[in-house]
Amino acid sequence: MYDSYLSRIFGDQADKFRESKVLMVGAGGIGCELLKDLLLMNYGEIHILDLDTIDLSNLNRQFLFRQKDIKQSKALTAQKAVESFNHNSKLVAHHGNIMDTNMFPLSFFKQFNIIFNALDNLEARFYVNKIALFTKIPLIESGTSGLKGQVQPIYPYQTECFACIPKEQPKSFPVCTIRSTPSKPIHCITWAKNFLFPQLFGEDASEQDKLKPQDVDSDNKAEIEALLKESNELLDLKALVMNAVPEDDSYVYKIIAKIFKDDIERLLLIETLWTTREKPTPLEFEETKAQTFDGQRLWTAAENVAVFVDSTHKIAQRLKTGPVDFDKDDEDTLDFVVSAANLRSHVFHIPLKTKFEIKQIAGNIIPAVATTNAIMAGFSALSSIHAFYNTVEEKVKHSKMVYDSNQPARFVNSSGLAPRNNRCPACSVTRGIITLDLSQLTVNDIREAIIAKYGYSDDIGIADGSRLLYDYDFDDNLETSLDKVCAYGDVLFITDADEELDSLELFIDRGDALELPAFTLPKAVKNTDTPEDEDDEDDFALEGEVIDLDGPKRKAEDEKEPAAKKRKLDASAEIEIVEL
Ligand SMILES: Nc1ncnc2c1ncn2[C@@H]1O[C@H](COP(=O)(O)OP(=O)(O)OP(=O)(O)O)[C@@H](O)[C@H]1O
Ligand SMILES: [Zn+2]
Repeated sequence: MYDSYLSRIFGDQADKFRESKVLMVGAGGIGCELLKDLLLMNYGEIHILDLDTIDLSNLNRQFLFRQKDIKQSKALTAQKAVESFNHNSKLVAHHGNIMDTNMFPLSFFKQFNIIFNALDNLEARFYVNKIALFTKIPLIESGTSGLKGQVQPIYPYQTECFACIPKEQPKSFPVCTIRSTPSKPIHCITWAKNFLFPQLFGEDASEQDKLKPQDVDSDNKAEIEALLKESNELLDLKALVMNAVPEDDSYVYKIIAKIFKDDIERLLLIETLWTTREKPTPLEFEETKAQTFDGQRLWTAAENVAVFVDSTHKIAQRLKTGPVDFDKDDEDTLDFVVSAANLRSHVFHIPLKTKFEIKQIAGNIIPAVATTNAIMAGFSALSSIHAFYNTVEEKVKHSKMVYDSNQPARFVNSSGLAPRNNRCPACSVTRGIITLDLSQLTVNDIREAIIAKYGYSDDIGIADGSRLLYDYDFDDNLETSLDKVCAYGDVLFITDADEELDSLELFIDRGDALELPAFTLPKAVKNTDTPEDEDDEDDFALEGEVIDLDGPKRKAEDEKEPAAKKRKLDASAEIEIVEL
C-alpha cells in the first residue's frame, strides 16, 4: 500500500531506492530528521554514522532522543528509536569518527550509492567531500544556521564540490587590539577566553611558553616590552593558581591587581598608543566576598570582581584533579570569562555585557531551529532522487541547490548546480585509488611503478600529505618499507619536477597486490596567474566556522542569479587572534 504511494510520487525511481544502500554522516539536528525521511523513501539499507553521544541540549530538536538516552551513542540510539517505525529498510549504526580510516577505510564507502552529510563542522565535510571525489559517489551536503539552511547535491567532477568555493575564514582580530587596545566588547571577551583563560589555567604553561620578542609582531618597541613583561609575569601568577589552597583566595586579588591595574599602568606609559584613543583607567577595587549574581542583568565593576574571585578560586581547586577548558556550559569557566571580559571593558571604557549575552558570544551560539533542520533534511532526501537518472547529464540537469533566506517573499530558493571550478584544490586534481600492501613494498617500488604507469620522467616528488617521502634531492627513504612512512587512508601526492605531466593524488587503500588506477595523465597546466584563493581544502584547521559558500568572492556568472547569492551552512564563528 505504502509502496504504491511512493510509486505515485516518485514513479519508477521508487524501486531504485529499495535496491540502494546509503550512508548518513551525522545523527544530530539534521540527521534525526533525515533518517526518518530516508526511511519513508524506503531506502534498502541505511547506515547511520555519528561519533558523539547524546547531550541534554540536543533533546529540544533531535527528536529521536529522550532524557533516558543522554550519554548514549547517537548513531545506535537513532537506529533503535526508528526500529519501531513501520519501515522496510535494513539499518546499520556506526559509532565512530568518519575520518577514522581504520574504522572506515575507503572500501567501507564504496558500498554506498549515495552519501548524505548532516554534519556540523568543516573538517569532516571536507573529508567526506574528498572521499566522494575519490569514489565518485554522489554526495548530498546539507547544513543549517538558525533560520538559514542549504542543501547542495554534489556529483563529483561534474558539479561544484564542497571545496570549489572558498570558505569564509573565522573572524579574527589583530593581536595588538586584543592585548593592548581593545575597543569593543568582543575584543575583551576574546582576550578573556582565548588569552587570559589558557594563560592562567592552561595545561603546560612553563618557561618555554614565555613570550619572546619575535612572537610579538609590532613595530612599537615599548609596546613589545610591555607585552613581554605582562605575559611573563602572568606565568608567575599561574604558579599562584596552581598552589592555591581552598581556605585562602587572597592570591586572586594579586591577579586582579596585576592584570587590571599594573598592566594597564604600564600600557599608559606608552604615549603613542593613546594619541588617537581614549586612555584606559586602571581598576580601583576593594576586596569583597566571592560570589555570583543573576546572569540576566549587568553586573557592576565590584560585582564582577566578586565573580572573578569566586570563579578563579573554584577553577584553581578543580585544576588539582585535571585540566579545565573553557566551556560555555561550565558555570565556573563562563563566570570567569564574563567577569574578566567585563572588568577589562570597564577599564577601557567599553560597554559591559550580561552573562547571558557573553555566553552567546563566547560560546559561538546560533540557536538551531528545528524547523529549518526539518526543511533542509526534507530537501536533502528529495534531492537524492536525481541520483537515479541514467546519465550524468540528466542527474546534473535535474538537480538543484536549495537554500532558504529569511525574506518572506521567497523563503525557499533553488538554483541549478554550477559546474566544477577548474581551480578547485579538491576537484581540479587528478585523483585515484591505489591498492597495495604497505608492508610488502618500499618507497622505491612505488616510485618506479608510478613512473612506469603514467610516463613521468625520473624526477618526481612523492609526499604523504605534507611530508616529503622522496624527491630528486632527498632519496634517504628509497629503501624504507612503506608501512614505516605511510598508513592506509593517507593520500600520496605526486608531482612532476619537469612540469610536463599533471600532479596526481593517490588514496592508499589496503589490498594484496599493487594496483594503480588506469588513466592517462593530462599535461601539466602551466598556471602563471596568481590563484584567486589559496585556501587549501587540506587545511583542516578551521573549527566552528562561518561558511559563506559564495560570498563576495563569487564571480560574474552568479551575478545574473541573485537567488544564488546567499548560501550559508553553519555560522558558529570561532574567533581567532591573528598577528598583523
Ligand atoms: N567527524 C565526525 N564523524 C562523525 N560524526 C560527526 C563528525 N563531526 C560531527 N559529527 C556529528 O554530526 C552531528 C551534527 O549535528 P548537529 O549540527 O545537530 O550538532 P550537535 O553536536 O548535535 O548539536 P550542538 O552542536 O548544537 O550541540 C553531531 O551529532 C556530531 O556528533
Ligand atoms: Zn571542487
